[in-house]
Amino acid sequence: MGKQSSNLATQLIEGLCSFLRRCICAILSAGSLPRHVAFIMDGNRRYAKKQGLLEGDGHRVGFTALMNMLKYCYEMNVKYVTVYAFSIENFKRRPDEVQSTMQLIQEKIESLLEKESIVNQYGVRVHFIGNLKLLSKPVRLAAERAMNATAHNSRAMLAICIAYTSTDEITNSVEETCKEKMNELGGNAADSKEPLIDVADVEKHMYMAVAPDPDIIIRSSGETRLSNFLLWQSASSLLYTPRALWPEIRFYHLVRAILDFQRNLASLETKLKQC
Ligand SMILES: CC(C)=CCC/C(C)=C/CC/C(C)=C/COP(=O)(O)OP(=O)(O)O
Repeated sequence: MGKQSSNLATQLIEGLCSFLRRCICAILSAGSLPRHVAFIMDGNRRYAKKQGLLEGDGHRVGFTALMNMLKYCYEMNVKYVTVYAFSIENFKRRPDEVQSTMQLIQEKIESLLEKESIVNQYGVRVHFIGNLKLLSKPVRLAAERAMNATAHNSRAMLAICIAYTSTDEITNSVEETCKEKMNELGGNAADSKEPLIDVADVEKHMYMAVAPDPDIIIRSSGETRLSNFLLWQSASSLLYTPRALWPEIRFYHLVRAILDFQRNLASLETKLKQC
């Protein structure tokens, strides 16, 4: 009886929260909504330390926070979400830490394919973005399975940056562009008077060519650096850096970021009119 009434109370609270979120969404929809929001999920280990948890448990709570945030974004019709899950620099951490984070990531990739996951609820196509050759075989295979299984989804997109840094993405793209041009022009490349490469050529080979540039980048834990994340794509992105550690991130942080984005857009439009 006690358990039944507590389940009912939980359902009522969840229903009320979902209703309030829909009301806030309707209000925010009066202005422009972002198409693409990207997240730097910083502060998981600090959260574990603060709460007296094991280091890896910070990342577990962080994954739950990510699932909630994806739900809020897709409810708001934000079509593209990108997350920085593991940078190439992160491979320099203690080997046992890298291994346990990778194990968790593999487990969570597999959970994304379960019937009741956010990915299936919202028809999300998943892309893994980065130098996937650097991943261990089980993680790479899990990532490939997830990309194949969701390839037909088109309502929303989730880009998971893993074994990623922007400088690696740009270098790889320039290399691919050069190879393409050499194939096209052969021995005549050196004699050409025209520029051989333009911005569109390089952009086409970026791992992130699957999505438009992010409108907003949210970095948790109050850090105001981009840490080699989407450097090419962030020229016009709004950066929002709440003090909350990633596992503490909530719906109101997203609302605040969208309000800042709308204010910023309004002042940009005024400036353009004055030009
Ligand atoms: C499938 C999928 C998307 C899984 C994601 C799981 C997850 C939450 C990974 C975060 C990994 C990471 C290195 C976060 C940065 O916090 P930190 O470890 O650097 O913590 P700190 O900033 O406190 O040092």
